[in-house]
Amino acid sequence: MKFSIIGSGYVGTTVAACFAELGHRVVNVDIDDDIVRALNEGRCPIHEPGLAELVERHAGDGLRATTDYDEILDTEATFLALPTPSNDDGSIDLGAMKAAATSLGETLARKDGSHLVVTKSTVVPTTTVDVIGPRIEEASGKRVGEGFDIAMNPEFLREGTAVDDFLGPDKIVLGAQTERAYETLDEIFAPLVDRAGNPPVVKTGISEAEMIKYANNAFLASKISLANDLANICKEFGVDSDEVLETIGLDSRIGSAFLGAGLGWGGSCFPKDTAAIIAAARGRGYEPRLLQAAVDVNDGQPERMLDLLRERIDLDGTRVAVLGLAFKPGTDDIRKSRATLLINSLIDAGADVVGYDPVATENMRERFPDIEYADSAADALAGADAALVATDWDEFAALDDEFDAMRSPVVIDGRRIVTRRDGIDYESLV
Ligand SMILES: NC(=O)c1ccc[n+]([C@@H]2O[C@H](COP(=O)([O-])OP(=O)(O)OC[C@H]3O[C@@H](n4cnc5c(N)ncnc54)[C@H](O)[C@@H]3O)[C@@H](O)[C@H]2O)c1
Ligand SMILES: O=c1ccn([C@@H]2O[C@H](COP(=O)(O)OP(=O)(O)O[C@H]3O[C@H](CO)[C@@H](O)[C@H](O)[C@H]3O)[C@@H](O)[C@H]2O)c(=O)[nH]1
Repeated sequence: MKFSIIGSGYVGTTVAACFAELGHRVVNVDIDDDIVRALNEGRCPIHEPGLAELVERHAGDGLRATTDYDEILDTEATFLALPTPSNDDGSIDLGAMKAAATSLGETLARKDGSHLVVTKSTVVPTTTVDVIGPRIEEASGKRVGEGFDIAMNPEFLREGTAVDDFLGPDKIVLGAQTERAYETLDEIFAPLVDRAGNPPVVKTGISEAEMIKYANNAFLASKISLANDLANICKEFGVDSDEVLETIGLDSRIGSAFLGAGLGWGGSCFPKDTAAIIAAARGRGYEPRLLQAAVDVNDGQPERMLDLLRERIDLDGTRVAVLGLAFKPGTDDIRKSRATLLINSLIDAGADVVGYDPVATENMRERFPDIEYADSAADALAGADAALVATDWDEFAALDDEFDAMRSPVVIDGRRIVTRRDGIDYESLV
């Protein structure tokens, strides 16, 4: 089938390239000329393992990109994969979604025959029905359920493993309100269901699909925060939190995934999505106390790490190496990374910061142009008074003699990745 995707970032590009791989013809619509040019030249605009190969293979054939909304006219369906960032109060900012819905509506006004509009972005419950549908109705002069249908298909891929996650999903969630919409979605997803070995396909309502995405992320973020809360208690008693968490993970009702304790969760999704659903719940008069506590525990972890450092050294004028700048290993994305919080506090305290990351240095340099950046962990450690390990890159586990070059070998490990050795003043955050 030929369909379009508005927004060609992490999600839009991954989904488009994967659907092209599955045999569909996909048109990516984006307002960013550079992204469109890159895709049409077969270059991948983002760093994501396996994606560049797919983009190169399908560009100009199954995968096309454009800034022209008119190219949507000869497609049967359109996914909205636009950013849904936070407003200052944490609530969801639907600006890009609304702008795209209006542009799409103006385009659909000129289309003969029906069209399916699928929200792929993470949006709070009722957004597709109450905001997206009416905007398209207004701009197109057509009615939902008549001239076009609406649907919601949340995305669960993770950055760093986006292609594998998309092509091998645990579940596919299809929210719709007409048979016609479900039929089109079935046709789009059939090759994926086939390739992925028939994962559960959950057919549900549109607002349920929207809420499933938040519930999924809220549960995972809270699971990590509970692991951190328990690990903090373990530390007070001198108990090994790894042993405790690994063992409770053996209970099949708990499971071992997302019990990794340490500095907590960052990235472009968990922080903004927990904030958005908390704000939305408050807007309806419900106070989500457990979810707020998960956020509070997460916010407290970087400060606990800095307290451990302050117990050992005076930060003013001290050279501190921050190892790991990305929000997690395997990506160059620094959005809401724990390292950004640490660096902010270190700068405020008068420390000289030297950062190192295998791939995220250039992104961090844009955020903090005035700190120093090293080309290797060894260079960052040389002459440092202390080191903070913020991301669990594998290469940090192999560090050994490199610590000997530190001026004073204070190492606070936020991810339990560094191997303890003689000669360093090592402390794990949890
Ligand atoms: N990044 C992830 O891992 C992930 C995973 C699951 C769900 N999500 C959700 O998917 C959505 C998209 O996230 P993302 O990370 O891909 O965002 P992104 O910022 O990487 O990409 C968004 C793209 O939309 C384009 N855009 C903005 N306004 C536009 C308009 N009016 N018309 C056309 N294009 C426009 C931007 O130029 C950009 O290329 C968000 O709701 C996010 O919460 C993200
Ligand atoms: O045991 C763990 C696992 C993760 N993290 C941290 O949690 C954050 C998020 O990690 P991860 O979930 O792997 O990355 P994302 O790419 O942000 O993916 C999440 O957010 C996406 C956007 O909504 C969803 O699609 C995914 O399903 C969901 O896992 C990172 O800072 C990790 O360091 C931990 O601290 N401990």
